[in-house]
Amino acid sequence: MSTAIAIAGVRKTYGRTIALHGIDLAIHQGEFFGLLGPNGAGKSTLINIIAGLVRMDAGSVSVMGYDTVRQFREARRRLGVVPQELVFDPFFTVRDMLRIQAGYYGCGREVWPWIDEMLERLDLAGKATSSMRALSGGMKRRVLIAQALVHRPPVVILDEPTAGVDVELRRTLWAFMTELHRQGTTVVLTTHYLEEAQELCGRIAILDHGALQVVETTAQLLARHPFRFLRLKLADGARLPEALQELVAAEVNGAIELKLETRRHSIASVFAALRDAGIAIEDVQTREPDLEDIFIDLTRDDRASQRSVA
Ligand SMILES: Nc1ncnc2c1ncn2[C@@H]1O[C@H](COP(=O)(O)OP(=O)(O)OP(=O)(O)O)[C@@H](O)[C@H]1O
Repeated sequence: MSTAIAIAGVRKTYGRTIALHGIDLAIHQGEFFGLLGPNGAGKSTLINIIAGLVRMDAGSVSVMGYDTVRQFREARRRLGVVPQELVFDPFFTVRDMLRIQAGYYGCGREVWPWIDEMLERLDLAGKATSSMRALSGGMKRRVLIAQALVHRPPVVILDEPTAGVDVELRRTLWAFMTELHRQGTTVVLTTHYLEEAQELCGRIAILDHGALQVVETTAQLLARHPFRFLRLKLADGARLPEALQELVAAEVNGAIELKLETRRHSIASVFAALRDAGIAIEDVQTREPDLEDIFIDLTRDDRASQRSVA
C-alpha cells in the first residue's frame, strides 16, 4: 500500500506547551481517514505542519512521497487543505478567486472546466460572479472547499469542515467528498461530529495531549471495546438499587442508561438485582457503543462527564 502522508517523529512545542510529542503515522493512498481528538489535542498543529504552515521542531512529513520542508512546492501541490477559518479577499468574484488560486499552484485554463464543475457540485453556480463579500457564511465555506480542491490534489485534509454549517451543506459536502474518495482521492477529516467520522472514515486516529492514543480501523475500534449500554425505565418511578448506582452512565427522559462492562456485569445480573429489590421494569433497550462512547472512554479525564466533544 503506498503512503499518501508519512509522518515520522514529529514534535512541536510552543514555549512550555508540548503540542505534539513525537507523532508517527502513515496514512495510505485512497483512505478516508479520521483524525480526532478533544480541543487542544494538537490536531490543527499537525495539519498545519503537514501543510507546511507551521515549522516542526523535529521529525519529517511527506505528502505523496515529497518532503514538506525540502520539497515544499511539490508536496503542497499534492495537498488541498480546507481550513477552519474563513479568510478571503473580499473584492474578487467567486470564479475569479478560484482561478487566481489555481494560478498559485501553476494551473491555468485547463482547470477552468473543473472550477465550473465544482461550482455546480457545491451549489455555487448561481454565485460565480458575486463578489466574496456579498456571500453568506455558508456560501463562503463552500468557496473555501472549492479553493482547497482547485488544483485537483490527490490528498485532501478537511479541518472541521462542518462546524456550524447547516444540514444541507453537510450533505452536499459529504456527497462530493465521498465521490472524490471513490475516484481515488485520499481524504483526512477532523470533526467534532463523531457520527460523521463513524460513517465516513475507514480508519481513525485519536490524538490526545499531543500523542496518538489509538490508530485503528473504525470497525476494530467499535468492536474492541468491552462494554455496552442497557437503558431501563423502572415502573412507578422506582429508584435504582444502591448496588447498581455505580453503573449509571446517563439519565435520559426518565430512563436510566447503565454502562455494563461485559467482563464484569451481565444483563441477567442487573435484572436479578432489580428482581431482588422488588423493582419492576417498564421498558428496556440495549445499545452497542458508538464512536462517541469510545472516544469519551479513550480520552477520559476531566471531560469524562461530557457526552459531546464539541
Ligand atoms: N500559536 C500558538 N501559540 C501557543 N500555543 C499554541 C499555538 N497553537 C497551538 N497552541 C497550543 O498547542 C496545543 C495544541 O493546539 P491545537 O490547536 O493544535 O489543538 P486542536 O486539537 O487543533 O484543538 P481544537 O480542536 O480546539 O482546534 C494547545 O495546548 C494550544 O493551546
